[in-house]
Amino acid sequence: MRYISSSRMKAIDTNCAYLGMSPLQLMENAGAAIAQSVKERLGSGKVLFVAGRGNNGGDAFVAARHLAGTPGYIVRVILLGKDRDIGTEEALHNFSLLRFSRVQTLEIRDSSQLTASEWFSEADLLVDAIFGTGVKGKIREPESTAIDLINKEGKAGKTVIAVDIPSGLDPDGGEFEKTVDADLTVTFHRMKAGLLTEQAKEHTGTVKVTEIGVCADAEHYVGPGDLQMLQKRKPEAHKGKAGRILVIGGGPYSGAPALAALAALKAGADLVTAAVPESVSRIVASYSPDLIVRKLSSNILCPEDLSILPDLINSHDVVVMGMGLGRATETLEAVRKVLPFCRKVVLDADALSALSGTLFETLAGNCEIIVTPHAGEFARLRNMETPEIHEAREKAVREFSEEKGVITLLKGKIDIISDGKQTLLNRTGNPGMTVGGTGDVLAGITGSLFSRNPAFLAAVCAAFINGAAGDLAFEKAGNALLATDVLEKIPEIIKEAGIG
Ligand SMILES: NC(=O)C1=CN([C@@H]2O[C@H](COP(=O)(O)OP(=O)(O)OC[C@H]3O[C@@H](n4cnc5c(N)ncnc54)[C@H](O)[C@@H]3O)[C@@H](O)[C@H]2O)[C@@H](O)CC1
Ligand SMILES: [K+]
Repeated sequence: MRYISSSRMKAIDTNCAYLGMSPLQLMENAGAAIAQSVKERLGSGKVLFVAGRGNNGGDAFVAARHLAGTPGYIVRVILLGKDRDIGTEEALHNFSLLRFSRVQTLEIRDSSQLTASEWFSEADLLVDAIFGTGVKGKIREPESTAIDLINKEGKAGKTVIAVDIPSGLDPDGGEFEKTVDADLTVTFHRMKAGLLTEQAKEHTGTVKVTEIGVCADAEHYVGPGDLQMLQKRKPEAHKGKAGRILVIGGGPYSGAPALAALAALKAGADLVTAAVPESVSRIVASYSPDLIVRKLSSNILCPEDLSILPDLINSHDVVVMGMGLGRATETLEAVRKVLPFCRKVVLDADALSALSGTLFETLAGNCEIIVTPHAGEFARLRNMETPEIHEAREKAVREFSEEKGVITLLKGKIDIISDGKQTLLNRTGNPGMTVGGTGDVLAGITGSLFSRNPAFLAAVCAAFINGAAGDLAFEKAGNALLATDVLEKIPEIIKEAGIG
């Protein structure tokens, strides 16, 4: 069964807003679904909604309004707090509409008002909307008493419907200190992982998964919601905590490793070292005082460099390798010899040419790999043409990733990112970005995010950030866009997403 984590569900909600769907629309659909479920369980009578101060409560306010418009129901809402305590704009908006909706409301000061209320015992059916996916920590008052009072009525034989999840249940792990015992749980969009656990099953009752009109692309394309899943930078963090990246590149070219290294810095890494062949080390160092440059032995990467690379790799969190290396036989041999020392690596450009035979299999389990090919490089990796048709391309990326145990970020008009199980698409970016160097920038951003986040999340977010930075740069430069323009815009995107 497909299920979803609460953080991913939140990301999808944010992505919906990014696509132009207001959170109010989702809440309206969620509330309407709850009202419908109430009607299916109770033909007429008194319905009590017990609502918390978050969006779970907001769903209840909508449901109450819908139900009150149907003859035969007396609809009551207890808000666990005062209206000024309501935490979200959408929930507050829907609460304020209850004044005009023939719904009786009670705002409470503390739990003594709850125990004194007759509304619990008078209800024929109770709706639990105390909290949903936003529950955190030990359950406080008056929420704790509210859960007890709902359960008391449930034990007396009344129907209890939980909105999204029984209040108190952890949406991901299914653990709880105290939770509502529901007869029916109406959960939104997808099954929440926590509802499937054995201990949860005793409290959820029947679980109904209801569509609430989420735009399909909010789930299948990367968006700002996914960026919010990235680890935030802690203000108290000391140097090195936000990632140490080793870029191995250059030789025939000098710009490519510099772009990747600078992109890693712009995307938030603390320390970036560029290990480049001696012939280009001074040029790379001259690009920016922000770069630490380590000189390799020759004019190209070669097996002799193995005398210094393993130590350098050990003192960094992630290796980003390939940009501007060239494809000399010694270089490709060196790449193959370096890989077993890596624990986390982003492989781009020429490094991809080294990945022949059973190399992936020998690395499996020891090293997390993200590969970032374009269509031509992907064709060489697989020894097969890269399909033109999107669906076939997506399938190829998914199957390759699964078979090789890597994360693939196939660059294109629509980027395809897969770990073999999950696949996401990205459409930020523009035709101006076909200019040289934007791939190097992407590899650097990927490495930077990978140092502090799971590989798949790092890859999808890097694709989004790179494209979005390119779109910002395009506004000014149009088709004359340069990779360095993209670089300059990365911090704006990171800042806007609130992750910098
Ligand atoms: N756009 C969206 O995000 C949508 C969210 N929806 C609903 O919104 C819910 C998530 O909403 P929220 O993120 O606002 O969170 P919740 O409404 O689940 O919970 C947050 C509220 O509970 C309180 N709270 C949390 N832990 C507590 C504790 N231990 N003791 C006492 N009080 C505690 C918080 O102070 C806050 O008032 C979902 O479960 C779903 O029902 C739906 O409206 C569909 C769309
Ligand atoms: K609930």
